[in-house]
Amino acid sequence: MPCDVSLDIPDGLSVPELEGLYNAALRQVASAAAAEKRRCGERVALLGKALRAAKRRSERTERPEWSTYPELVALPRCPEDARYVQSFGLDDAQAVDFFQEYGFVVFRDVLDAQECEATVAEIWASLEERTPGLRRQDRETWHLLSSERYGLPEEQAVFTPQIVANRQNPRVYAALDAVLPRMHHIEDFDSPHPDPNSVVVTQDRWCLYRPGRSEESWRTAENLHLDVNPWTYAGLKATEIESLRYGCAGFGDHRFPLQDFRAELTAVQGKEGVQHVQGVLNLIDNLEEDGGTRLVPGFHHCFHGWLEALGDMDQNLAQSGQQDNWVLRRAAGGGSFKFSNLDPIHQLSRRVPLRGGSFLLWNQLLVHGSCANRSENFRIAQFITGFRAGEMTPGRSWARARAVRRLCGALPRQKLAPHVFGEAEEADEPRPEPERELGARDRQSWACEVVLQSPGEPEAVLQAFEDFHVQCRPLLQVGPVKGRHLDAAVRRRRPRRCLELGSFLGYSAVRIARLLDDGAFLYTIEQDADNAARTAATLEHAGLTGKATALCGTLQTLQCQLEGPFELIFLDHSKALYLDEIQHLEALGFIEDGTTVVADNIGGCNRGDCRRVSCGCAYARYVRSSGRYVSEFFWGSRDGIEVSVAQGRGCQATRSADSGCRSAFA
Ligand SMILES: C[S@@+](CC[C@H](N)C(=O)[O-])C[C@H]1O[C@@H](n2cnc3c(N)ncnc32)[C@H](O)[C@@H]1O
Repeated sequence: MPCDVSLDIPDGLSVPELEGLYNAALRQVASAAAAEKRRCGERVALLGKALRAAKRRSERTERPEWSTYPELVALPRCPEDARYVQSFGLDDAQAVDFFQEYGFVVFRDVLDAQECEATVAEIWASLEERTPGLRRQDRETWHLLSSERYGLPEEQAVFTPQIVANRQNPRVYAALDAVLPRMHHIEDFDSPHPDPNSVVVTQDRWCLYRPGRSEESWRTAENLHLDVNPWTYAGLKATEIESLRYGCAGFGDHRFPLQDFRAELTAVQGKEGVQHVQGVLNLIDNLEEDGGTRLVPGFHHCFHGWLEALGDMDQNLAQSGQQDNWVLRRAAGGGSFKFSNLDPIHQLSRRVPLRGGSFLLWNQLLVHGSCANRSENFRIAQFITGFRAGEMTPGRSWARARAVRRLCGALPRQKLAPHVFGEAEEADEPRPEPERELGARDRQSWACEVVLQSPGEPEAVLQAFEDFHVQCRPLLQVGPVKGRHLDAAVRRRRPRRCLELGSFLGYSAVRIARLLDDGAFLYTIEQDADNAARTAATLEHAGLTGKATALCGTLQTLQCQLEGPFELIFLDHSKALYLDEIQHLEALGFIEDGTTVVADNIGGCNRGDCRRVSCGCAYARYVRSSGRYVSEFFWGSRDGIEVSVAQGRGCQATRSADSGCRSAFA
């Protein structure tokens, strides 16, 4: 039968019509002649995209909270240059009125040209240091940067000289001082900061977006969110912000110092007369198309009505449909609230173009997020915000000041340092903990202890694993970058039966199981008995025992207990085994037409012509060229992930399985 290779997908097709075309196209890829395979594959991809969009459209229904959203407003522009949003001088009294009305304000000329340049140079220097081969002046090397993590560095806070100097800059201080209401009636003020109204600045990061006009893959993701748990902010849930101590109190303590600097932003609670703000110190001119901050002006006026319409936090804990918004709970009672890409609030958001050296501040109750860069310019900025010292209890403020002193090391302290960082006495320095040498096994136990202290829900468990990997010790898990491709494969296939080889501590098992429909399940197999037990504990903590079971052994020892075929299989145990294992899975009948096989750690040897088994290249060659799979490869940071969909009869066994026991289960 001749192949339908048209790449024109008609508009307006229904979900069942698109499903029919998609399945037919998948079948055609397997039977297509070599010359047509590529075009058939493109047709599959286009139909898949159209099908996902049609499904999203069919899921849309009206939500009560939509009626609480603010009116759409146009933002006042700068009279001298309408490409920028209106900005204010530091002593302009109208700035605060603007801030009250719109929920944000831009102060101009907060950093001078030299300070901006020095900060940008420092950011590039630290990127060059951590990215072998990267050169700021050489566009050909910019592909080495990643657009994951919104152009942010991996660590949760940065302490380099100019970044730290900006935190003590008198003009940064004045801008924060202008918008933060002053505190009154603080009795018995016991603090390393001189005054309850000292502005304490946050220790945060920077971001760099690459020019994305012609390089779509350089564009960062787009989103809208709130950096608070709305129920905690409104006092409906408790905050533990005053328990933060900004330091590893000891082995097994999950409080990493840098994580607490993040928690102090997201675990705030509204109080009479206190306003919480967030800020972006913009380092180079940032026009509409350059990407960066967008805000929903006026949302702070609607926050409480919106929250009431949302109902209880428990009904907003997970994103079960594409249209759902949801709260991600984080440490100390804090969290963030995520808006789905289908929420009409996106139409109310506005980009805030601003000049280099300007400081954008917004009320933390303003829904905000980021737009991708679609221009030929970079976007580079530092995140700084602040709060009044009188907000902290003595325990938190003394611990915080000590931690900041430790983290800033010998960097110069300027005149405002006592106000913005506090003046902890040397004698108060806690004695440094002796660094304990951790073997791989200790590291795994430690990671699990930490993860089991996170809120017991899948997203928080994943976050805890990721934080541990970045802030404490590296872990052998698929991670968030490649994990997103694994998620996409699960969402696309909607499998009923899944199998994973190589559970480690359960990170990827949680990733897969959290996306499974009711009645679907995952078997995750791990040869190491301790790791298998840890995976079981992780799954239990994440509330996923109804969807996933951890088994100890290997495919060969456990195949008699498994009932295939599987619709999704994740290979993440040993690259050298992948080729043998996929052929064994085929022989067992565990792979059928449409089974998605995902394999991690492919391509790390970086040799296009490699055929070796040991680095997974022989496996990659097999799924790409045997004709049994339609296969796609995605890069992570060091290596990549291969997603292969089995095609028609071609995927069935060419050799017979040696189990001898499977017939009892088939
Ligand atoms: C890279 S880690 C798995 C990471 C995990 N999938 C994640 O992303 O969180 C590899 C794991 O496979 C296990 N392993 C190695 N060979 C195996 C085999 N033949 N069968 C099952 N597990 C195996 C190792 O003990 C190790 O825990």
